[in-house]
Amino acid sequence: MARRCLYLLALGGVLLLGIATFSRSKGLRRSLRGAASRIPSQFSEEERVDMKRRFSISDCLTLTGAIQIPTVSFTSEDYNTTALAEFGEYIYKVFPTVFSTSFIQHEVVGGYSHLFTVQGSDPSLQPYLLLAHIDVVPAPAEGWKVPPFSGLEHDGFIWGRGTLDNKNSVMAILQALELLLIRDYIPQRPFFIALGHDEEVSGKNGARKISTLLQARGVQLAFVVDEGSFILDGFIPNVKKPFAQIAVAEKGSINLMLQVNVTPGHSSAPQKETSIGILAAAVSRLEQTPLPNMFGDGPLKTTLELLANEFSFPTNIILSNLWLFWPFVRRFLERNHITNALVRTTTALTMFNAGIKVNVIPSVAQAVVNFRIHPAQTVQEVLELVKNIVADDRVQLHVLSAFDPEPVSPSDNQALGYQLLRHTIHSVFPEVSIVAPGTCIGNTDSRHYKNLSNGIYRFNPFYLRPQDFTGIHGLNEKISVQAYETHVKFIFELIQNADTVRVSVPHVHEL
Ligand SMILES: CCCCCCCC/C=C\CCCCCCCC(=O)N[C@@H](CCSC)C(=O)O
Ligand SMILES: [Zn+2]
Ligand SMILES: [Zn+2]
Repeated sequence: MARRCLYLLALGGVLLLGIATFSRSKGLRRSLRGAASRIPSQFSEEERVDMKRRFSISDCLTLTGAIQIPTVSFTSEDYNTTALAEFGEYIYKVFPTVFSTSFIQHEVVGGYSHLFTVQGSDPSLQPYLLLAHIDVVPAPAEGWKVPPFSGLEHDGFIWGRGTLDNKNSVMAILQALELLLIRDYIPQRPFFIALGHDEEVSGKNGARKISTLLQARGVQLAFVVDEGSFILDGFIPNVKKPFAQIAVAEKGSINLMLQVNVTPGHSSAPQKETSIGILAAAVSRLEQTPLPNMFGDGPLKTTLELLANEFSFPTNIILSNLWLFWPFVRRFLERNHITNALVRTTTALTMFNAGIKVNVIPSVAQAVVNFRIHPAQTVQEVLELVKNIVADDRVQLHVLSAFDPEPVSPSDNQALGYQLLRHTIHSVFPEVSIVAPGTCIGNTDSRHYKNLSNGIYRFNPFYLRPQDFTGIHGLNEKISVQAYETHVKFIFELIQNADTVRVSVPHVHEL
């Protein structure tokens, strides 16, 4: 009741104040109604300890925290449903205000995914969507310095599977909203929070179902924010300081099975070629024949031009004059495996199976190749190229799954989602002077939402160094306590900025 009164009071205040504006930066303006009620992103010592515990080790008696719940996805049919259900109960327990606020609806979708609808006091504003996923990739304990589901804190870091991908986002979004609600903040712009439970194995039961549900409700989103890029530190040799990359594009993907069948027989008198030999030669040809370097198409060129002045001589001159030096840059980028992933469709041999006994020529040999498709290519174009490289009719090609790259989202002055992220990055990370559009080399749940918005942005608000990247899906994944707190602060600011920052669109009154 008290919350409802507050809501009405705030609504009245908003109507009285009207939409007074002042210029912030090119393309942005801020309404005074929001500026008046801004809540500073400062958290007490107790709140900081609490937010860390909820994320890692909730309390010493039950020894449960978000990282400790093993929400592992193995395949799109096999994931830890017990842990996913436990996670649902866990967030209900640790974010009581989010779950009890009258203007927030919570629904479970696809069994284990969660959709929160935050109504907002101004329904004329177009809603947005914050995305994250609950599931994690498997983490066998071998090679880890601490058990991967321990959530242990050591030397200022919280360790465990999901600390970077992507329970940090799940918990930071809910934590920021909880703290805003405790401070009686009432969002003006409606928004959704969607927490998928099967992102690591396709998103077909989580994100896709939520998207279908929102579409059936007639929802159109101003923008979507998901995981997928970072403040990059040290990925490009010689770049002087970290820069924030908002991924406005996402590569496509093909999982292609290659299969060779021959008549089985006794290994003492083999034919000249076996199923294994034929298949091995085919996959080797694929690995040895990289698909074309597409530098120049896609957002990478813009990123490099924006970064040009961050390099010392002569790289700064080279990047400022790509019209002249692009053949050199194009070759330079393919030398490193991460920048190589930005300039071409990559070819990764991920599975190889053949043979049943040491003295039997196997009748069948199978391999799976995972291609990540450059934004300027399509599934069909890649398959055509692959057929020509394999060039052997004995090798059958079976597409297991495939999707084209995602459309490139706008990053101009009128792109609300991009500008909001840029603005929030500058305020939370004042030391980061460059924000540039880029490409996500992995795949995210956001691809299931392209029917609802053309502004899809992938950005995690923390620094990522190449050594941190090895922890994502790898060993010893960890996040610093300070980075997690900053993540919460970022979402706390972003939600408020979505209420106050507007982009100026000529002849359009509201976004
Ligand atoms: C000039 C700029 C340099 C850019 C360097 C790029 C560094 C990128 C670093 C990390 C990218 C990580 C991407 C994280 C998101 C990936 C999420 C994920 O793992 N998804 C799964 C989904 C499987 S379901 C099809 C995946 O396999 O992609
Ligand atoms: Zn992820
Ligand atoms: Zn992942």
